[in-house]
This record gives sequence, structure tokens and C-alpha cells, in this order.
Amino acid sequence: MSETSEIRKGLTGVVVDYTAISRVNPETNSLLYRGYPVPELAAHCSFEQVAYLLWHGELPTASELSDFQAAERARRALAPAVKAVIDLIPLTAHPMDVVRTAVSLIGASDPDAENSSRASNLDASLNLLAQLPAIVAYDQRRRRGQDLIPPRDDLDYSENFLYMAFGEVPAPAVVDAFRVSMVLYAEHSFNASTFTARVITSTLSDLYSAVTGAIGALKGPLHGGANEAVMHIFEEIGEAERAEEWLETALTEKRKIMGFGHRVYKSGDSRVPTMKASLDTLIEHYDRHDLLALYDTLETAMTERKRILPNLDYPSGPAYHLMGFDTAAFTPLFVASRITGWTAHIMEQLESNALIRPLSAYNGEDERHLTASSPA
Ligand SMILES: CC(=O)SCCNC(=O)CCNC(=O)[C@H](O)C(C)(C)COP(=O)(O)OP(=O)(O)OC[C@H]1O[C@@H](n2cnc3c(N)ncnc32)[C@H](O)[C@@H]1OP(=O)(O)O
Ligand SMILES: O=C([O-])CC(=O)C(=O)O
Repeated sequence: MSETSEIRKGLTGVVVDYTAISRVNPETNSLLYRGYPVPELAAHCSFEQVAYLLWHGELPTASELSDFQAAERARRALAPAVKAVIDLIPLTAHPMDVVRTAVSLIGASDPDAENSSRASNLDASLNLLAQLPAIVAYDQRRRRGQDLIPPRDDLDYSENFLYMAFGEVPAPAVVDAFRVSMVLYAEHSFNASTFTARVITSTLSDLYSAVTGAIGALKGPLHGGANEAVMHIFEEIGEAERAEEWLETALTEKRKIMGFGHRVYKSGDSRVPTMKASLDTLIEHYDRHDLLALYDTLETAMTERKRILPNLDYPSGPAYHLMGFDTAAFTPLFVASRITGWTAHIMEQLESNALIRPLSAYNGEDERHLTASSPA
């Protein structure tokens, strides 16, 4: 075998390991979490139930759920030290940098951070799940010149998240759309950020380091950063009537159209119909048919022109916009959900670890030697 015969740029099509956490099936455009079709989970389960499922492999019984909810509600408050550090971060920093820094600080403050037992990692995962909403909500509020809103333990995860962000629990239709987005973003096998977390874990580094690295990977616009980028292109286009012309120019300039395409799904992202239904509800609720027209026109034009279909970030970007989130907070919302999948994968990697260390094919200078005239 030659050194280069096996190169698969971007690891396209390479199967790296087994996972029992989720199955992405591009043949059937389907996604299973621990065997359950995700549209069923999105229709019937709370985000807390899905988090428990991803971590434990089974849905919680009534008493397990009640213990889990109580533990999550008890850990929601933003630690004063985390708030103090967030307050030091300039407003010019991207909110993903704030989330990354906050997670790193939480890890550095956890005396048990180096303990990689499953019990300790489950505890750390629950801590992050419970505290990320406060981090994301507070960062958005301080950017708006608003004060921190402490959590309420009489609200479920989704209601409390929106309450901490906006100071009130919105209409049930809005809370439900938010819950659906959290369920859909939770897990997606070996995507770039999860794989990053697994690579870091494979060196036997700690959970917080793996999550911090995953946040960095998610930030990029080819991955989680696309939900925010979708809103930027909507703003650039302005109105439905301009969408076709805008697309033509963008494609001529060889721009990537954010929110379209996927490394695994080539005939549609399994999560889009569920999120689009929630977006439709929000469009009705806020009476924003202008936004729907832009959404539909760009999707139709992109499909006709390139045969490339939307991914989950396409409907979730405008959905978060309608809920009232700032565009720069969209990818942090993705973090708040994907913490469940990342940490499930970190624990799975540890259960059957092998250092992840692929090979490279060298294409630099042939061997050469220092001479009297070399700069050294
Ligand atoms: C939750 C998530 O992370 S989902 C992904 C979110 N990311 C985005 O929405 C960013 C926009 N999309 C993309 O950049 C890509 O579709 C990716 C990175 C997601 C997947 O890319 P890959 O699997 O590497 O596909 P690849 O880049 O090989 O695309 C094949 C062809 O389609 C084109 N293409 C793919 N997606 C797009 C797009 N969004 N806009 C324009 N052209 C595209 C490529 O330019 C390429 O064309 P070529 O063969 O003429 O060079
Ligand atoms: O699977 C991927 O490559 C990206 C994605 O959709 C996700 O992480 O949700």
C-alpha cells in the first residue's frame, strides 16, 4: 500500500469507531437516539428526558425523572466566580468565546475534574447542562445592558432558559419550539465537535477540556456557527423578492450558502421537517410571513440551482431570531443542547478507549542537510 493510497481528505466516508448513542442514516434520512426516532422524542419528550436517555441509554422512569429534574433545578444558578469572569470579557468577544471561557473556569474550579469515573463524569455533565442556560442567558443580557435574572426552580429546563434570557416565560408555542430545538440539536454521532471531544478524551484528558475543545470546533460556520450565519444572510438579502438574484451572485462568487448541505445527509437532513414545523408555528405566532417567504424562496432557489438541501441550522436560525435571541447567541444555544451528546460520547470513548492518532502522508521537502551557508 502506498503512503497516499488511503488518504480521505476531511475523513470523508471513513468509519472511525462504533457508537451506541445515535444512528445517522442518510439512506432513510433518519436519526435515532439510543434506538428511538428523534421526531418521536421531539413530539413527546422533554429535553431533560432526552438528556437522561443519551447519558444512560434508557428513558427515565417517573421516579428517575423526578430525581434528575430536582438535581438539574438545584444546580442552575450562575456561580459568582463565573459571573465575575464573564463580566471581565469584553463585549467585542463572540458569545462562543464567553461560553468556552465559562466552561473552562467551571472545570478549573471543580476539585473532582481529574476524576474520570463514570459517576464523576455524569456529575460534571449534569453541572454543565444545568449551568449553560445561565451562562448563555446572562451573556446576552449583559450585552443588552440588562441584569442577571436568577433561575426559577418551579419551571422546567426550557421555560427556565427563556425566563432567564427574557425575564418572562413566553407563550407555550414558543416554549415548545425551543424545547424541540434543544431535542434536535442534542446529538449527531461523529460530527466535527463531537469527534474533537472524543480525540481529546482519547488522550485521557478531562471532560471539561474535551468540552472546551468541542465548543471551539462547533463555533465554525461550517458546523454550529451556521445557524448564526443563516440569519446574517437573511439580513443581507432583506426580502424574498431579492433572494434569487442574491443567490445567483453569491454562487458566482463561489460563496458557501450557510444552512445548506451536509457531510452525511445528501438528500435532506432528517431533523429539518420537525424544526420547520416549529418554525411555522412561530411564524404564525409572531405573524412574520415575510420571513417565511424569504425562507421558502431561498430554499427553492438553492434546491433548483444546486440540488443542495437545508440542514438543521436553516430553520433553527430564524426560529431563534423570532424567539428574540440575538443572532450571536444562536451557536451558544446549540452548545447548551449538544453538551448532552458531547458528554455521552466522552463517557463512551472512555469505556473503550484507544488513542486517536491517524497517519499523514508527507509532501514537504525531500531530506536535506544544513550546510555552511544555511541561516542556522
Ligand atoms: C449542524 C451542522 O453542523 S450542519 C452543517 C452546517 N454548515 C453549513 O450550513 C455550512 C454550509 N455548508 C457547507 O459548507 C457544506 O455543505 C458542508 C461543510 C456542511 C458539507 O460539506 P462536504 O460534505 O464537505 O461537501 P462538499 O463541500 O464536498 O460539497 C460538495 C459540493 O457541493 C457544494 N456545496 C456544498 N454545500 C454548499 C453550500 N452550502 N453552498 C454552496 N455550495 C455548497 C460544494 O461547493 C461542492 O461543490 P463542488 O463539487 O463544485 O466543489
Ligand atoms: O453531523 C454533522 O456533521 C453536523 C451536524 O449536523 C450536527 O452536528 O448536528
